[in-house]
Amino acid sequence: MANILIVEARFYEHLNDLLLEGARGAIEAAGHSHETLTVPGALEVPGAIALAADKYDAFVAIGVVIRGETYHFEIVAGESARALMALTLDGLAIGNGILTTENEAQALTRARPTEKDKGGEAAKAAIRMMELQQAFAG
Ligand SMILES: Nc1c(NC[C@H](O)[C@H](O)[C@H](O)CO)[nH]c(=O)[nH]c1=O
Ligand SMILES: CC(=O)[C@@H](O)COP(=O)(O)O
Repeated sequence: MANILIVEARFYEHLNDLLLEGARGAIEAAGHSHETLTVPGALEVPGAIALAADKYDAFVAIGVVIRGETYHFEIVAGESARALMALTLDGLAIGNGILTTENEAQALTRARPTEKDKGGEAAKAAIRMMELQQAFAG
């Protein structure tokens, strides 16, 4: 059994709760344990994963970025994804469940476990990457 860290950016509480429900459900269905670490926004998620890198078997990044009026959306959406990918290429097993949407309706559809279940999808991706990491180790 693996211990998986979910790092959630608690920027939109109700949307995060749905993503977390999906992620936790998928991890539990696969027979693994999980803990959750909360950070303020998506930009803090990669740094938190980097700090915890040696303590967990895999990581699920959870959050929601909704486009506003300024270029900030591009920074938060792009830089969080870029940093998560950098950590992935460093060899960490990470599933990216940070939604980047035009509006709340798009985010709701993707967050709900009964619809697109992007939290569950990210958790399954993290578990698959962890399995690959183990398969290629040593
Ligand atoms: N606008 C969104 C943010 N912005 C906050 C940043 O992620 C960060 O916490 C701040 O710049 C301090 O470093 N975060 C989200 O998760 N979602 C957003 O829509
Ligand atoms: C991530 C964003 O774009 C948003 O939350 C910030 O909104 P704004 O660009 O209107 O400041």
